[in-house]
Amino acid sequence: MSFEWIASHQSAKPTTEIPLLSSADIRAIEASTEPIIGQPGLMEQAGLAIARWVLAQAPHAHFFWIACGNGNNGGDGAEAAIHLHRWGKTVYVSAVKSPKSAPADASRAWTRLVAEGIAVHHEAPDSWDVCIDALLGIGLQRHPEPPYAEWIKRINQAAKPTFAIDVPSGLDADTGSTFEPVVQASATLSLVGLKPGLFTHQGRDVCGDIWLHKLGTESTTEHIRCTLNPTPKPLPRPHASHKGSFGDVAIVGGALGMQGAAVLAACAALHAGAGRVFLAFLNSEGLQGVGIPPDIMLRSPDTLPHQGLTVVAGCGGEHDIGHHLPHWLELAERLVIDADALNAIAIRPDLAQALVQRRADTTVITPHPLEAARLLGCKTTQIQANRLDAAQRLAETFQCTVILKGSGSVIAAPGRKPRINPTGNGRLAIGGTGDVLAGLTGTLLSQRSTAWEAASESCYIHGLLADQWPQQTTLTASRLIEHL
Ligand SMILES: NC(=O)C1=CN([C@@H]2O[C@H](COP(=O)(O)OP(=O)(O)OC[C@H]3O[C@@H](n4cnc5c(N)ncnc54)[C@H](O)[C@@H]3O)[C@@H](O)[C@H]2O)[C@@H](O)CC1
Ligand SMILES: [K+]
Repeated sequence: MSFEWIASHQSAKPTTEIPLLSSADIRAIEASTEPIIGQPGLMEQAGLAIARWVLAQAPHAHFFWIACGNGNNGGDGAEAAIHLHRWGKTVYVSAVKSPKSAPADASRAWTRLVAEGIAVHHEAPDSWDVCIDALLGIGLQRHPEPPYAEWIKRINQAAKPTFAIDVPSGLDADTGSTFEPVVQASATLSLVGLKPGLFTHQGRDVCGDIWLHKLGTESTTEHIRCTLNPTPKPLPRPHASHKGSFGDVAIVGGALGMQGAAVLAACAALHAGAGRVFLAFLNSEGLQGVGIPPDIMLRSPDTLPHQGLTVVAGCGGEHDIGHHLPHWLELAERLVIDADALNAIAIRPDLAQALVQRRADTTVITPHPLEAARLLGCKTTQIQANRLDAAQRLAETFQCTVILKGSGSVIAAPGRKPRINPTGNGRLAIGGTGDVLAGLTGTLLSQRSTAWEAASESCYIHGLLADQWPQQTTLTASRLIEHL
């Protein structure tokens, strides 16, 4: 039996490429796990794991409220209660309905619980030290109904340590969307496998620390929905190298009044270690006061070299970027497309077609959810409702590598299983950080063999900077660059 700590609200542990499993994947694994006669079944193992885990988190707690739903998530709670009771803790077990209406595995758990002499209540206790949330797991289908909703509100109002089994009740395990009200957990123990919804959209805000216990099961490749973006390996910088060895990156953007965005992207490219950085403003009026380091070479968009160039297009580009896009979509060896360049593609089929014609492993698009919605001709809420699907649809529709930004950025490319980035936090939700990501991605794209590697690495590093940011210091885009 082993527990694995995966992430907290503010940081994730360095990871190898950890698989994330959909609810359907989990059910397939459960179904293929042969019961061994005389050995505890998965739910019994889950109960013991949960009880040990909760006790390790709250060793001095005495009174445990175990709030159980009507399905197998509730069965897990019942199994955990048996162990805590045997270890001398006071357990107050609440069941939403009669245990008789539970599915088979959970029914057996309830029978064992009653045989232990543990009472089953149908209401919440007045107070408790610790709550175990066993209300709803991967079977969640809709907004929690009474009494689920009332109990979830009680749990959140009490603000006591709350440990969620599998997922916080109210969180969609596959998408990270929440059905309000949702349990605000101190920590979540994911069983069998980690689920995508824990890491993207609203997942990270409601899970607390994320732990995994596989219960002795193993996932195979066909079970994997996506993976956690792994910690990148540093690229060696050989002694015998020159500025041409580390890529030429050109930022094309900065329309009137928006030059700062292009400067941020150029500085990010520079600090990320590009061999040479060019900055081509779409409009260079009123540049006084915009600090441009002397390391950056200023060019007009028409005088940029072509050969070996990685172009980052869009940062602060407004409508003007649309005039330059046909050229770069056709000629840039490698291309990062951000912000206004994406908006131009969303409204011009000729540009969309030119994007499709490019090789997917030379091109990265970096939309936030609103830009993604414009590209796919839908609403932002539809993008957020299933970020994995949306990122995959963008990759397939435009035949390119995608970074769908937001909490738990999703990296997708045609024919690949997407990755969810585990680094980053709400401090990145300010103006300019997207330009930094675009510039950083440009440099990595100029140095790595594929757009997939560049996009994955870029997301990871960008998020890690925010995770390591000192609590008392304000994070700004320009300060972020200095830490690259
Ligand atoms: N069967 C097994 O062997 C195992 C099951 N496991 C547990 O089982 C869970 C999945 O169990 P289930 O498939 O029974 O699903 P859940 O226990 O998550 O929920 C299903 C029940 O909740 C009801 N429901 C769904 N949404 C609702 C809502 N919004 N308001 C009110 N009621 C709602 C459904 O009608 C159903 O009765 C996992 O999350 C995990 O905790 C794990 O212990 C691993 C082993
Ligand atoms: K739960």
